[in-house]
Amino acid sequence: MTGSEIGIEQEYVADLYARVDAMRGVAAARLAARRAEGDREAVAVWQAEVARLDAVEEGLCFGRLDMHDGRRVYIGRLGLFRDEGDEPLLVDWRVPVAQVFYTATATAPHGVRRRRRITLRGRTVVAVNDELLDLNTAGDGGLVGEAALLASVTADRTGRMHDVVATLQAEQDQIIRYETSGVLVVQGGPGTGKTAVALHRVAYLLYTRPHLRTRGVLVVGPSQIFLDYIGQVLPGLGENSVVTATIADLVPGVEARRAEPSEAAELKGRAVMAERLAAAVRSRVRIPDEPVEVEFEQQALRLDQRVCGLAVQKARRTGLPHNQARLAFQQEIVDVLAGRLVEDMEAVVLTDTGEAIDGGSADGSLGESDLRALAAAGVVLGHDDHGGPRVLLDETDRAGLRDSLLADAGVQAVLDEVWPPLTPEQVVSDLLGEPADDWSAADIPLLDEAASLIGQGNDRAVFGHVVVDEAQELSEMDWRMLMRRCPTRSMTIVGDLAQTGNPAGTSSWDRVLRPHVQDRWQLIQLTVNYRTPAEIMAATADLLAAHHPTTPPPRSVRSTGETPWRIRTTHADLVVVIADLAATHTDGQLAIITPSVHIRPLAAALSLTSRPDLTDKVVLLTTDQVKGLEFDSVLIADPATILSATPLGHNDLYVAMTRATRSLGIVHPGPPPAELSTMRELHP
Ligand SMILES: Nc1ncnc2c1ncn2[C@@H]1O[C@H](COP(=O)(O)OP(=O)(O)OP(=O)(O)O)[C@@H](O)[C@H]1O
Repeated sequence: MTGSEIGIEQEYVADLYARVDAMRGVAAARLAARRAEGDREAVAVWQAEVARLDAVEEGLCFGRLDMHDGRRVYIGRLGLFRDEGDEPLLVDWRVPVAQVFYTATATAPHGVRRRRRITLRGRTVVAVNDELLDLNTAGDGGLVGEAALLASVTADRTGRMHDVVATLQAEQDQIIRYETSGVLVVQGGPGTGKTAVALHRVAYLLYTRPHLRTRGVLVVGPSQIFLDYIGQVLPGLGENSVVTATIADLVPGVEARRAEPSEAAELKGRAVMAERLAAAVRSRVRIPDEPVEVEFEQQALRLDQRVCGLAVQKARRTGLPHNQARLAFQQEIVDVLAGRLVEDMEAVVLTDTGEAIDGGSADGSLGESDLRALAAAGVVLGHDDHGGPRVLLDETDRAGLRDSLLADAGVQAVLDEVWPPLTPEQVVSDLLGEPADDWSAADIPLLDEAASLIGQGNDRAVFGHVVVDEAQELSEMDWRMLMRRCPTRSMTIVGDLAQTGNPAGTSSWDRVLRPHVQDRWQLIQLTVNYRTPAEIMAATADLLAAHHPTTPPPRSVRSTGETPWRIRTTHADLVVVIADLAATHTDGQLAIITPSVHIRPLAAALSLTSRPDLTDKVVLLTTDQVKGLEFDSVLIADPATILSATPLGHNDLYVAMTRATRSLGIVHPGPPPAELSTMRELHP
């Protein structure tokens, strides 16, 4: 590319930055003014605008389309216009016009003559690369802008994912812009860009469906480490309003600290637990076997089973959750009790000072002297059936009576015996026979289910769109909880059924989704692996064939010429061998992936803390923690234990083996697992 082309683009790009700077100046001034006025709503708006403008600084403009009709369209991170006009200087990548930047090919050019990629370092144009679509042949493997793509996927990893808006591929772009109001499932092998696609789709949806900004978007990921890893992608795309959470974070105030044995986790994850919880809550309502005496203001009231049963039935018919229906039940009973008291009272009249006025007959009729006393006491009089005077308690009096009954500790105790108030913790702990203060991740959806049965947590946030990453890990109970957070069932779900590690996770999208959305879900597959070189994928072939014989491996976009290797050692030497390999490692960032039994000794040998920092040169992680992450190089310690640790250990090993962008080594104490035996063995 000629220097003059770079010069031309430099001039154009400088103009774009000048415009953004001017917009920043305006936004900062408005923000300061609104702050001074104390207008909090407007402050939030302008803060978001300042953040949006800051986010576009890096790589503001990354492409140009020269169309056959002579138009020239610059593509970038936001739309910019010339002063006083609507002629676009820069087109936001999310608008329809920009789509052809990602999808045009020589065989389907969509009016594009030339696609230019502009590479910036800071505000300086360092390269421009052109593709002439009318001269190109289609034999490019389907990749768009291959050079820029390869530069991006081979660059050193930093422990933080970055956006790939400049190099999105056509199959990814199709998913990002996919129009559906239901559930979109993206299934794809390791490194196919599922996370990247999901996050860019969020940015796209927020741009094209502005109502989602107020209704909220939730991104669910498998671990806090993963959420940290992806944490910069959406802000980099100018989106700061998205909520990210792990499944366990969805129940506020409860921390999942306890590790759960896989068999128990599997059982707790089954949908049948919802029925068991519902039955447990239902069974807490107990109609007494015989009439119960209730004492109120020194009067003995009788609560018989029939009255109780009718009140329970009526309360259940409200369809309200347990604790709310309990109030309906109480109201019913108190109405009956109050009715009886009224009957009694009409026979014995009280003054407002609480003294009984004598002389009232059993049918409530009164003598002359009583009437005078009552009038003095301010009691309202009506007439009985024969026209005689009679004491009537008006509605206020009756309501007061019902309130007094409800507030009475003795009455409450009797009512609570029948229909007790419940907490989710109590229900789950009673059902499981486990303590109510030490929860595991598998308990969280049970607590949430119990809360919804009881009627607690109705104030929990719900979202207009929910994205689930590593969605294969969610149990049936997790799905129930998530669906409660997304009443519209507008979702983007990405995952890989060959990577399921959670024994309660899924091996079928249909099985987990159908109960919630019937057939309102669509599946799109991703097939190209942008992360893992062909050599590493070849090393996983036996493992994949043994456990997922019908799953085709994704096709790697590149090969490195570097063959993965394995080293045999002993159990006693494992830590030392790994530590030596880590000490001599020079090829970028290294992740050591190990079963949790080796974490402590390895952390000690490598002088690492137990909480991994993904930006370290060497990172030590368990198979659980490594989901969704990637590194330049990966060293796996003790694959046999990974395979045997859980029923889905083979999937965990597959995940571990597919994390590297460059090199993979495996250290196995004793003979290698059969699935790895054909890997090249090193004899150091
Ligand atoms: N179009 C693209 N341009 C540049 N890099 C890309 C592109 N698509 C994906 N990548 C990169 O490939 C890597 C793998 O992507 P990502 O993590 O989204 O894959 P994944 O399918 O979620 O993987 P896994 O299931 O193994 O966790 C990331 O570094 C991502 O940035």
